[in-house]
Amino acid sequence: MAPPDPKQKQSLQKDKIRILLLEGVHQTAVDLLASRGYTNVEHLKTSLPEEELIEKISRAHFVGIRSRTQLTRKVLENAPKLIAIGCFCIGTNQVDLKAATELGIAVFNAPYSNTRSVAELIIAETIFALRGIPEKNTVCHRGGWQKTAKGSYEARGKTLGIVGYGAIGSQVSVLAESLGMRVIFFDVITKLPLGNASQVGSLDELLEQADVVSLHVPETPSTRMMMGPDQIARMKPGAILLNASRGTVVDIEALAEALKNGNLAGTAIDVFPVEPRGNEDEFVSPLRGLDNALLTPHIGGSTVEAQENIGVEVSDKLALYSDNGTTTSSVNFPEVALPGHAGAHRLLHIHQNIPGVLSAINQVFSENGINISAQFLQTNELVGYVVIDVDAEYSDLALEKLKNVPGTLRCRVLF
Ligand SMILES: NC(=O)C1=CN([C@@H]2O[C@H](COP(=O)(O)OP(=O)(O)OC[C@H]3O[C@@H](n4cnc5c(N)ncnc54)[C@H](O)[C@@H]3O)[C@@H](O)[C@H]2O)C=CC1
Ligand SMILES: O=C(O)C(=O)COP(=O)(O)O
Repeated sequence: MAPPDPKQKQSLQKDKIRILLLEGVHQTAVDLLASRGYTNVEHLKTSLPEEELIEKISRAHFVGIRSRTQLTRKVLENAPKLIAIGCFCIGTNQVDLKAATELGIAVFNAPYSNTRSVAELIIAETIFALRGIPEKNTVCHRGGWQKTAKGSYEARGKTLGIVGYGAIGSQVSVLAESLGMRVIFFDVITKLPLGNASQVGSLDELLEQADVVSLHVPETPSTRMMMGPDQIARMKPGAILLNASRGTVVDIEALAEALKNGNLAGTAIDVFPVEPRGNEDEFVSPLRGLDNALLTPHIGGSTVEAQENIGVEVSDKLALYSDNGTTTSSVNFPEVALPGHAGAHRLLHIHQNIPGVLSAINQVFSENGINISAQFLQTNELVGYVVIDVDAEYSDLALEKLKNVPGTLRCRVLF
């Protein structure tokens, strides 16, 4: 499918700007958008099957999703009006970022708002798994009584191995140390250890030492199936595996096998290779029915505090980008923090980062005698983003000319 037609006029009244929010994004997002004049919001509770998603996104100027909605190249190529995507979560692996960038669509997320929620859940799961609580709880529900100290351990003095020492992993580290755990971590980047934690040189080294292994890496080609049968077999006998990162990081069949044959004592899994689209759909997993597996429905970041904050944070980024073109903290766009543009019309030009585009843009202004009152430019590997403030009387002419600059992806005017 062809890239979007840059000739299409994209400057719109706020009530004409269509915003599609999926997956039960918190009401704070709707409220914030309304307070900024954006009232044309469709707010749905679940993700959508691809066909329905394409139908709705084809009319949307902004879309808000969480971790479930897959914004593939095919979907994005069917979104000619789309200006930006808000991921109301941390992970952006569900978006084809390259496609979004090549199509001139900015992507934003909430990199920190739910990190504490995940870290707290991991600490609770560590204690529960070390005490065999998932199994004991199930036995009680069946009318049994498993009062025994066998296989039940304190967290104090045990070794926690954290894979991925980022925003979440490092918070888990601090909380675990306050319980008296020894913390080791593995990361592809050399990280400053917090407290008494220490970085190890390889995943294998971590797996051989840790009583509890907790995964906090993003979904990337390098983390896909990083816990396969060999890595699971390398864990200490009776160790525990926790995963609240992404379902593709662990070979779930190999994990189920290790739990059945007793190589691992327990697990707590929050994320799965395939997750239901909404609360009405059935959850299917080889881990179902295993008493030593604590299963949660991808709720690591689902606390009232986190969701309220994420709703505000991401919708604020979308509104700011729509209002004045600011792209601060965008995950795929050159970052430009822009001042207001009172009195001037602001042209936003997103183009392929190829030689000659900038001089062609500047030519538009020099050849037509249009005075530039402010100009901002930032580029990344794929795209360039130029913002130009001009006198109101010239913006229509400049917009028309800019749309014809070869390499243009999107161009709009704000006033
Ligand atoms: N279960 C849930 O509800 C939630 C899950 N998440 C998941 O947790 C992930 C981590 O979140 P943050 O800590 O905020 O991310 P982050 O980006 O702050 O940290 C990730 C760390 O993993 C490291 N890393 C990347 N590739 C690696 C590899 N191959 N081996 C070892 N280390 C590697 C990075 O260098 C970085 O230090 C997110 O990407 C998301 O997928 C995040 C929030 C909620
Ligand atoms: O923040 C993340 O990356 C998460 O995994 C949380 O996803 P969710 O918003 O709960 O679908």
